[in-house]
Amino acid sequence: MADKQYILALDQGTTSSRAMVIDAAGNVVALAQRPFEQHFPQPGWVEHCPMDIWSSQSGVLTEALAAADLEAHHIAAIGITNQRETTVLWDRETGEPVCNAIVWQDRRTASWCDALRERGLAPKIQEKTGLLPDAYFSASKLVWMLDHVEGARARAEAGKLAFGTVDSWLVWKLTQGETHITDVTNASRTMLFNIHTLEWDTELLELFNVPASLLPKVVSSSGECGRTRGLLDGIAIAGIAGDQQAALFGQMCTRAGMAKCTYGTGAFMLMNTGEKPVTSKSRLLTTIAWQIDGRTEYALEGSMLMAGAVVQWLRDELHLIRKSSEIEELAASVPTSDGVVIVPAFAGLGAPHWDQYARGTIVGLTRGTGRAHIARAALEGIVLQAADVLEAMEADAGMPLMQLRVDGGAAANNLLMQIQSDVLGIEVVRPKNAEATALGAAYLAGLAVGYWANTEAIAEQWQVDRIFKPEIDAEQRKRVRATWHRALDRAREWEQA
Ligand SMILES: Nc1ncnc2c1ncn2[C@@H]1O[C@H](COP(=O)(O)OP(=O)(O)O)[C@@H](O)[C@H]1O
Ligand SMILES: O=P(O)(O)OC[C@H](O)CO
Repeated sequence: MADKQYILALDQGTTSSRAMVIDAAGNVVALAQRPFEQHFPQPGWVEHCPMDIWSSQSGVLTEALAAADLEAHHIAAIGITNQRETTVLWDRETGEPVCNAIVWQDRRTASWCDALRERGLAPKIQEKTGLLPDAYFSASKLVWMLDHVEGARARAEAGKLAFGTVDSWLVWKLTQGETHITDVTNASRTMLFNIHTLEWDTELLELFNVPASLLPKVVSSSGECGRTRGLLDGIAIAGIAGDQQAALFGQMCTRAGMAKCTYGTGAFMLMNTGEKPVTSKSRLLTTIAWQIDGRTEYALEGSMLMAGAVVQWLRDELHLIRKSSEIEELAASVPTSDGVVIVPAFAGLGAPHWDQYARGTIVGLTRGTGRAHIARAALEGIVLQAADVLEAMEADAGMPLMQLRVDGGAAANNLLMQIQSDVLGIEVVRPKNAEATALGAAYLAGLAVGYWANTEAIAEQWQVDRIFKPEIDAEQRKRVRATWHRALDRAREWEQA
């Protein structure tokens, strides 16, 4: 493959960093992946070391290129996609992070967000940012750092610190501190960005007491925005998008009304709403899907804060399985969960419930409950969250969804996808290339440098692997969801503020 050119996609996820070399046909010709350490210093807290994020990401970049026997001149452009909202704060001079990154799942700032609601600010925040006040978003995490890390606020006010989501941090490191940017999709997850004017919102910055000097410049999702220095010198960084928006693009949900759900650490259902930001009346988020050639498109999003991470928990903490993929066989060994329901509210509940104080709950245990029932209930808990989100999405969109495209690590699980179709009552479609997130970032970068001519040329690359159709009737679906809602009531507001 010596003389051909490729796109390099960097996919910095919650649990691992991945790098993929992608060719013009959209094939992944090399992939390298490294997990990195998760820190849980207190109940409800989740942290990453920014240096681990960088070393794992730069490590897989080098590995993927070596695996494909490629050098810098073979790479037409780099596309970056990342876990969103996770907040990094670092020193502009030394490049040293001032503390660990606070991860999107972290709940330490729940009471700060309650205070915003108590002050009646939720409608203003939703109107400007498309978001609902919640510890999930970057703003409260950044404020926490400024208020709790010794000297941070003074250094920030003196212009010495830089804030960024993980995309900003990676670009900063890839350009050796030359470029401090974020793209519109990542900015739209901070709760500091006005999704209508496409600028940092000065009123919110003042309200939250965040110095504007901390903020990165906001760029579009597709367009050259920096060049690598040192490692892989001189390559154009030409595409950036938060991982869920990148997956929406990678799944080619490019027309209004098309939707996808990605099952990774969490699960995220996004529906393209075109150039119109739809304000949700059903407690979904309005978010920027992408900005290409000056044209901004929006999406409605239902964020489920725990999905594949439940499977990881059964593997690492309960030792019920040795590998995530083993859950499918174990769950399939019983026909039902025998009345056991798991509500995966380990990090509170996201859309459409938004309960920061809900906690993970297992109900319906009897003496006959075995490992397999727990495994099956875990899978059911993941997909039942999505049924609540779909209902909200259809209400906001004012039309039923006919089909849901799926991807992400856990979408490989056929049983999970079958139960998903059962509880949604619609077709669930898995594409041949399940790497939608990395593909989306590659497409955004490739479009910017003319590697692909246009979106139409890319759309042909999307191909169906398998379609899952509902196998239960409406009456059964109604019963399953009613039981789920009873369990949900028991998980709500468990933790006391
Ligand atoms: N066959 C499977 N069944 C269920 N869950 C799975 C399966 N394979 C992987 N997972 C889960 O999917 C997640 C990994 O997916 P990935 O898309 O790489 O996540 P992320 O980008 O959030 O790090 C893990 O939480 C893992 O437990
Ligand atoms: O790491 P993932 O793939 O679960 O994605 C995390 C999301 O971006 C959080 O909003």
